Amino acid sequence: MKKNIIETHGLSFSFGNRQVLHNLQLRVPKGAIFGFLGPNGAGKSTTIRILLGLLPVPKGQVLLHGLDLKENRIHILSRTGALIEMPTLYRHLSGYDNLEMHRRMVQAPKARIAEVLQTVGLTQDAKRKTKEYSLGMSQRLGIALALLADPELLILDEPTNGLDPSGIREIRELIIRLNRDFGKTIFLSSHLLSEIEKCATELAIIDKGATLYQGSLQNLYQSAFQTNLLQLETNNNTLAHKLLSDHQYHVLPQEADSVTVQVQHKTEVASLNRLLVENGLEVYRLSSNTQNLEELFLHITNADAAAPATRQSEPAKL
Ligand SMILES: Nc1ncnc2c1ncn2[C@@H]1O[C@H](COP(=O)(O)OP(=O)(O)OP(=O)(O)O)[C@@H](O)[C@H]1O
Repeated sequence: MKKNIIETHGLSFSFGNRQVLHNLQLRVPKGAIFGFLGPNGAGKSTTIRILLGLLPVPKGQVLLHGLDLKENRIHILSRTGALIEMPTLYRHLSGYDNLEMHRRMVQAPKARIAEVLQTVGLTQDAKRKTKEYSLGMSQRLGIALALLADPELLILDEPTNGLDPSGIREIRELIIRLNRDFGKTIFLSSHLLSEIEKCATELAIIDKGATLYQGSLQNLYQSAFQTNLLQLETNNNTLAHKLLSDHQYHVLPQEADSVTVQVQHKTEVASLNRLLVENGLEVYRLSSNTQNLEELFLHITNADAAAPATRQSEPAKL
């Protein structure tokens, strides 16, 4: 079984008498790119601040690297890199000098600066003052700073906030590379659902401080597939409709230029295609309306707005 690099057990948190986290149970497997998704005000930043020891753990338990945060804060933080929204940079200094100042603090070897510059693609711009950097370059330098101590875990809070599409792509590719080539576990919070969808393997969806879904992206899609409608077009749609109905497929009333079938699982797509072909029909199109993560996310957060509950790798009721 995969080890979890982050675990929270019954984590609750209040600002004054306003409770913003309710019994949060996070399980972040080592080696994952873990998407931490939620609408504005869901509690993502609060959770991240707790994980980084910036807010106390008043109720529940937080384990990072298998250790209790309350008792091992310094050790845990030395193995954890973070970028919370905008990096704090000395704007009058170069990228290199910003790294050098931070390197001294974390006592990383000098050679590490060239390595992290290379990793984030800033070698050519290292001597430029950071006030000349674009937002995307600043974010990449922020990630380089977080990487100096070579942490196993990187916690990134909305790293693509405010970036243009090419900046977003650069950060996404960097995240994927850090995970694939350097084995970093990445905990990535975002409200940009399309971003999480493109790089995360596991995710948690939270709203109002409670977990609504947690598990693999694949499981989430699979559950979406359960309500999926498949549209198909053949050289004889009337015959296709009859054949599928006769074979107990759940076919919707016939339309003029296509046939719509409700499928429970992707294996049904293969078998109904075979049935049509074996009966001499030519299949021109088979298209599914699998919801993307954005639709799923809205569905889950809206559906559960009244009564949030934790689901672990279970099909969401869509
Ligand atoms: N310092 C604070 N004092 C009081 N309430 C706070 C404080 N910081 C956050 N909150 C409240 O806690 C809740 C969770 O906020 P949080 O910033 O963790 O959400 P988020 O998911 O990160 O949202 P966003 O995507 O908008 O950054 C919100 O209702 C917010 O208003």
